[in-house]
Amino acid sequence: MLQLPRPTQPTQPLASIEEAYELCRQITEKYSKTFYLGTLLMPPEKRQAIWAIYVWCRRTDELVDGPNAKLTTPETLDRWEDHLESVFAGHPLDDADVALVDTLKRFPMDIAPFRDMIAGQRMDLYRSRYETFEELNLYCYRVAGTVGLMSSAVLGVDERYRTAPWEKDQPLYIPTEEAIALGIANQLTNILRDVGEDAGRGRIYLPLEDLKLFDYSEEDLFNGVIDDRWRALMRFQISRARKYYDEAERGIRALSPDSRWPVWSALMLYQGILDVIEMNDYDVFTKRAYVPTAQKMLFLPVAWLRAQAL
Ligand SMILES: CC(C)=CCC/C(C)=C/CC/C(C)=C/CC/C(C)=C/[C@@H]1[C@@H](COP(=O)(O)OP(=O)(O)O)[C@]1(C)CC/C=C(\C)CC/C=C(\C)CCC=C(C)C
Ligand SMILES: Nc1ncnc2c1ncn2[C@@H]1O[C@H](COP(=O)(O)OP(=O)(O)OP(=O)(O)O)[C@@H](O)[C@H]1O
Ligand SMILES: [Mn+2]
Repeated sequence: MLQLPRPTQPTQPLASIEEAYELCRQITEKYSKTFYLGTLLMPPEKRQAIWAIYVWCRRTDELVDGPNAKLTTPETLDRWEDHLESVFAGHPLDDADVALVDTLKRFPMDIAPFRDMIAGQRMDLYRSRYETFEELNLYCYRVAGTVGLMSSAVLGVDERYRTAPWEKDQPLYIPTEEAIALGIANQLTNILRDVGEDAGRGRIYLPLEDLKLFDYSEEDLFNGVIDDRWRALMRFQISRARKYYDEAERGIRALSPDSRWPVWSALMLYQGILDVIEMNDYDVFTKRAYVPTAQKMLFLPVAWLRAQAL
């Protein structure tokens, strides 16, 4: 399913809308236990829409990160952008598109975050280092902050939540920055979890200015050196990621009531990866930090309580 795009007319009859959503469900379940669990806590229409968005994001990511990534060129991404235009014009080119076309009808969305994500994947084609956090932040917005923007259209806002709650004629509060912040927090977490894996591909996402600040060299990183310099550097990165989670948390109360539990859950589960990295004494070279399934389940009632109370 995660093949290169075909920006032509479909040659075979496409799946029905139900079949297309079932395909998206299966792909989401297979690729992400965390987000899939979050979607199971949503009402059916929102859940299906998030699966459709997930699959588009996953396909985009696979072009530069998947098994066939070596075949991907800037032209491949140009064609994927044409494919996107076709979907936004209401013309699905393959089975997964059928679900996204339906989702866009139910939850109208701006194409900009989709284009921005492709721009983020383009960065992966020509960059393997980030000098400053500002540069990394732009990358994180493009590949992950955009997911927050896409999802927001589906999650919806609380009709009663206004910029000044005591003023009835105040505009509704739309937590755009907080949605982007959750995407960035997730991406920073992902980067910390995958330091070793990325180093194996010659990639460093940690800002080089931070490496210098802690007197830790690229060579140290490629050798997987874990010492006090590394621990201090990782503590710094983790605390930065947590600030983005804090910002995101403040936006959840403005979401539709039926979206708060799934988002709190996804947030807590993904943030949990940072705690595991700490428990692993910052060894992200030989261990993969993940939240065990039993612990994931324990997070759910806590997330539910937060969704009611906050
Ligand atoms: C429950 C819910 C609403 C989930 C949204 C699910 C969704 C549509 C996810 C798309 C994820 C995806 C495939 C993105 C492509 C780029 C990429 C890979 C980004 C990284 C995701 C990590 O996935 P994983 O650990 O499986 O990575 P590996 O490839 O296995 O290494 C990211 C870290 C980014 C994910 C970003 C989000 C899910 C955005 C979250 C923000 C919101 C849901 C907005 C909430 C609103 C407020 C107001 C807080
Ligand atoms: N709950 C788990 N139990 C055992 N191994 C796990 C678990 N979660 C992740 N892993 C390990 O990590 C690999 C997948 O990593 P990843 O973190 O992408 O998991 P995931 O289930 O997709 O969750 P996420 O939604 O956080 O990405 C698995 O192949 C496995 O080795
Ligand atoms: Mn995953």
